[in-house]
Amino acid sequence: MEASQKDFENAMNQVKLLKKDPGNEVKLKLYALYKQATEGPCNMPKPGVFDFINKAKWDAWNALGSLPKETARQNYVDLVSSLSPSSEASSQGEPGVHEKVPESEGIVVTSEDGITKITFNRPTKKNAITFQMYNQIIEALKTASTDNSAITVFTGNGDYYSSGNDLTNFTSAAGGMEEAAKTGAVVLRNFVNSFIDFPKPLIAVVNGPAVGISVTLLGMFDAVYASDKATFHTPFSSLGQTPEACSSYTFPKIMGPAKATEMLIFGKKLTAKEAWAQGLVTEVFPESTFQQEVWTKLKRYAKLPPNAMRISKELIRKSEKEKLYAVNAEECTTLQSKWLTEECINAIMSFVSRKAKL
Ligand SMILES: CCCCC/C=C/C(=O)SCCNC(=O)CCNC(=O)[C@H](O)C(C)(C)COP(=O)(O)OP(=O)(O)OC[C@H]1O[C@@H](n2cnc3c(N)ncnc32)[C@H](O)[C@@H]1OP(=O)(O)O
Repeated sequence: MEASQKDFENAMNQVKLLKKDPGNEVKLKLYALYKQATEGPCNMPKPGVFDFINKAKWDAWNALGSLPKETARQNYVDLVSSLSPSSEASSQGEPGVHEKVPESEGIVVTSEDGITKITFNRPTKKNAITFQMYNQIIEALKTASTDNSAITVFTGNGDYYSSGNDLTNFTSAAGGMEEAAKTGAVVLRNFVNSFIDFPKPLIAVVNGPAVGISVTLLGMFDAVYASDKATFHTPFSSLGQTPEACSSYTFPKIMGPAKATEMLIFGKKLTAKEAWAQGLVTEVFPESTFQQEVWTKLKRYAKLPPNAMRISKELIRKSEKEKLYAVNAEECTTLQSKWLTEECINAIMSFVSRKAKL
């Protein structure tokens, strides 16, 4: 039996109520079937090659050829019912310390026991960082620098710490690549400056794999605790990109230029133990006791006199500040031009179109 107009409308409403993002591939299929069901075969001019999102939509719709409207309507209804709430519920992840954190918020900030905790909270996207999240973090750090907490901690919800910059930040930006690269460079510069300026002890609780900027930023942290299932990967060259977050300066200083080269230029992925041996990680814990051991330790540290901690941090970091601002500015200018190169655009496109993974 064919789907009625009413079934089709119900399915459209159901899509809006989905709790879990069904992913880009499914969303493109839904878009194409919707357009075919309502307008028939693709009737739009083909978008330009840099208009990534509209080009992907056009390709998906055009691929349906002359599929009849009624069949497209039925296929749309079938696809939506396969995404029903019962199948969603079963894939919400394991219960655990993070289970109450709502997925819809990219960043969650809590304050308890003298600790401000900033959690990357997009577990279904491996905590990839969107433009919005960069700005939320800048605000969270501003607030944390003057709140009652003694220390500030970053961690990730789910199996990843963070997969780094959300690679769709550029493909989904309005106004074309040049505009997006300009915006990206400004966001990045402000974001990294807010770490350079942060006055209290800043700690990373690296609960799982870390990629890209979530790794390079660790050079700005005062202590880094990692689960033994964490890995540290900066695949900048294969993305046609260059290092950021002052890592072109902090990494050679932390681990020596030869080891920094292996990570930042050749993209060598480190285990937690290797990252510890190279001085990037303070201590590694077995996954089974990681959360308990780390939070017990941090609660103890957060009881130390906050002013003494703040002033000690200032003494340790003060002489570097001007250098770090300058390095940050240069890295951002370099990246702004790299983001417009063919090497980089091809790498991002092949991730977005699912042809390549790290
Ligand atoms: C404006 C400031 C810019 C600062 C400059 C920063 C640079 C960087 O951070 S460079 C590093 C960028 N990150 C990456 O290149 C990682 C890309 N991701 C991957 O290679 C893989 O997703 C993975 C190895 C991290 C995980 O692989 P797997 O376990 O197979 O999981 P999936 O690939 O299926 O991922 C699930 C889901 O999450 C989406 N996703 C993961 N990472 C990102 C990301 N960085 N950007 C955007 N989306 C990401 C992935 O697409 C999947 O989504 P759906 O297909 O919709 O389920």
